[in-house]
Amino acid sequence: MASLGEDLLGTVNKLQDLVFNTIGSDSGLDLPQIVVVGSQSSGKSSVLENIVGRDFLPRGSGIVTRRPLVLQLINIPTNPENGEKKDAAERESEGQQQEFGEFLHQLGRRYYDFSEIRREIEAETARIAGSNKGINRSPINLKIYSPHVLSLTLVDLPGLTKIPIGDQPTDIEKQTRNLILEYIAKPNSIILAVSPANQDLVNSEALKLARQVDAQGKRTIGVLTKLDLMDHGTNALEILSGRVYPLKLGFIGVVNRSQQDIQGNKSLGEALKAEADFFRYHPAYRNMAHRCGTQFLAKSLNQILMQHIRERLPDIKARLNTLMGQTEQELMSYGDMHFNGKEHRGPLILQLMTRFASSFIASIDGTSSDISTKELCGGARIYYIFNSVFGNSMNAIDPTSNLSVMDIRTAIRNSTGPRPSLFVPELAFDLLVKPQIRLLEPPAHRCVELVYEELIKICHTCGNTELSRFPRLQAKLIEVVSNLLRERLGPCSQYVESLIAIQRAYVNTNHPNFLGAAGAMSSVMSSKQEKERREAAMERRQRRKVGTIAASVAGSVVNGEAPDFEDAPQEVMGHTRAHSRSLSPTTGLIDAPSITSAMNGRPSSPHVFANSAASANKSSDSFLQYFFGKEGPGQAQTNVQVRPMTEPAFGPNMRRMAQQTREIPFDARSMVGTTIEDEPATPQDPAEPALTEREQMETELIRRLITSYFNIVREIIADQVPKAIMHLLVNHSKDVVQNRLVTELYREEFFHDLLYEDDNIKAEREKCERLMETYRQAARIVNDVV
Ligand SMILES: Nc1nc2c(ncn2[C@@H]2O[C@H](COP(=O)(O)OP(=O)(O)OP(=O)(O)O)[C@@H](O)[C@H]2O)c(=O)[nH]1
Repeated sequence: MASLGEDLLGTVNKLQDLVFNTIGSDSGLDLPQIVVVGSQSSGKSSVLENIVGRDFLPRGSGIVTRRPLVLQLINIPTNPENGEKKDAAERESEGQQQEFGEFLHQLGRRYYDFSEIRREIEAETARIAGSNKGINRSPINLKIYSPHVLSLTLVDLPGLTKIPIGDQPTDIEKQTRNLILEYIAKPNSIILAVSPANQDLVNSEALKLARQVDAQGKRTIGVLTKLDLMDHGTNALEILSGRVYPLKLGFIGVVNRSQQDIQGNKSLGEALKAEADFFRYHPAYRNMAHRCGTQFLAKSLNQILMQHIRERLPDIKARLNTLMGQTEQELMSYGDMHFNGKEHRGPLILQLMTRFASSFIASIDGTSSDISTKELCGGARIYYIFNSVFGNSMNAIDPTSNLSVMDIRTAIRNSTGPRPSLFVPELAFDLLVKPQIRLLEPPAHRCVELVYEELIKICHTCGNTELSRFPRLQAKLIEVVSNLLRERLGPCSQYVESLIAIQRAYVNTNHPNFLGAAGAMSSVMSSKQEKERREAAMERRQRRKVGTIAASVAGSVVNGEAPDFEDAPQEVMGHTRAHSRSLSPTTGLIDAPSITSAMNGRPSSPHVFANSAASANKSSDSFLQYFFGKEGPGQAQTNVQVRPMTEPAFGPNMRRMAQQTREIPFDARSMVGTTIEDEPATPQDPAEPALTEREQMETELIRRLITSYFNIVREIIADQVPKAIMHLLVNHSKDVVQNRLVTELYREEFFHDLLYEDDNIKAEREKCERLMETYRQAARIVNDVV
């Protein structure tokens, strides 16, 4: 029965087989092994051959070992117990030798002739590492089955060389050193540091390297070769007894065959016997002969390895568990493999579709699990488009910047026709404001486009690793959702366009927030008054300076100041002075409260014009004079005064009347909450004749009316467009996406094509599956022993 130790080593060998056979050396699972290191020609290959008891390693001058050789020695008892061993027994009975070697790269081919093994190692080395003297890190795996070996796993590495020879690369030493360090740095490696006894131990490259990775010498075992070549009168007793160099696992001395022995075909059996005799009869070593020589080395290595495996097994188990967890997670990202059969194609497609649709919806709703923290995405980006991009571009529109004073004057003149006008022409306002509303179209369209683009972007990011396995399905899903979005783009754009068209269709000057003619007039007057007040104050200051202010003159100037007018209706106040002076198109800023307070003194009736005209008898002359020009108040005044107080401000009758009188109804309420921006001075075209005072007044009035009305429409459109987009494009797409995907793609005849698996991902997934299976097996193997 195999000992516990044999079981352990068998376990590691099985693991090693498993790992190398299925994954290769980059398995992530570092298994216990003995790594042989030493400088070139220190005797590494000789030690290995001695341990195996057979000649099988390449020999020659210079660097011979150029690829790592992972050598698994497997002890097989002579008593046949299983098929393999029975074969061996059969072969023996047929006169063949029982021992054989097998390479991983030629699985199934057994080498009974060990010189053929040597040739194969040479050929395989040349195949990968080339025929020059370069080295390669990819290992050669060789198993040797023999009843004469103790189970061991050894790795032979290229020897350290200081000076490149022949066509060796100049950095050969560095390359070799790195390769050796890569193997011996693994905590599961036992370092077999080979040093020739005929050189000073302080120069041993093997020990220097070992110390780099195992400073305390816990897993380094020293081997002293060439004890027979030491100078006469010297010996290595001090080293072998551990007094020169501290290594926990100690030093073991060996004597291999010399070059001469090899050339003389001295058999290994003879060599081992000669070695045993050397120690038994050597005056210095005979007392410790039982702790010297190849056989003792092999036994020690076996025990050390066993012990090492026992210590490392819990770590290996833990590592296996970690690797299994990681691989399982990776496998899961490829989807549920239970859905792989033909009968599962439908459910699989349905599942992938549903996930895609849910991910699309979640991205919009902001409930997606992998929300980016780097940039705005999905629903948040849509909000950003509405709020910032669209909102700002709407606010940035100047309602009248494209209308020059002359444009407005021409519109006024055209809308007046052949008759002289009495009131501020409403038709001119109507004519001018409608095209201005069109200014809202480009930002609204852009908003639709931006949201559409964002939705397209979202649908491109809805996939996951599982879906990327099926590139055709993914492309189709994106295509169907893109089509759906494109279909909605037209109706949504049209709707948004019609929202603006609706606003142009009917200009509701009766809107509660509309400034109205009275408001506009009041604001123009207030601006003018403010300006005059400033001018008067300045004039007064100047007069004070020169000190020539006459009392009567001073009094009249003071009377022109604002406090005197506080109780009078605003428009009247303005006109009492405005009629005799020229009105500058430049106006001061009028804030809402000041307008409100100005209007507070006025009746709340919508027909303020008539009311104020009637109540402010004293000042109406000048006011009407201004409005009616040279013709005087005659007909128009009569019209205004007969207008019934109870009639709706902008009803059909009123409209007719307004048309007749070319007058815009005044509405005090429209003042409340309306901000009137300061209008910039309109540069006068030198080619055009200068505007009359009345024209200036009228154009300014129209400009203010347009701005006021435009602001109302702008507010409505800014509110409506995002709602329309959400309803017609975003929410609709969310609602129908799942249905649309199913209707378009869930068809038996598409399944095969849709589930075409990407070759690269398939290879990755299969590799992952193999890895997982290997780890599972490895875990079973490890669990069997521990
Ligand atoms: N006399 C004597 N010669 C030895 C001993 N060990 C190795 N040699 C000789 O030293 C030479 C080099 O031995 P190898 O075993 O090839 O050394 P190596 O370290 O494997 O060499 P590389 O793989 O080329 O780095 C050979 O000619 C061996 O015969 C020993 O203990 N005694």
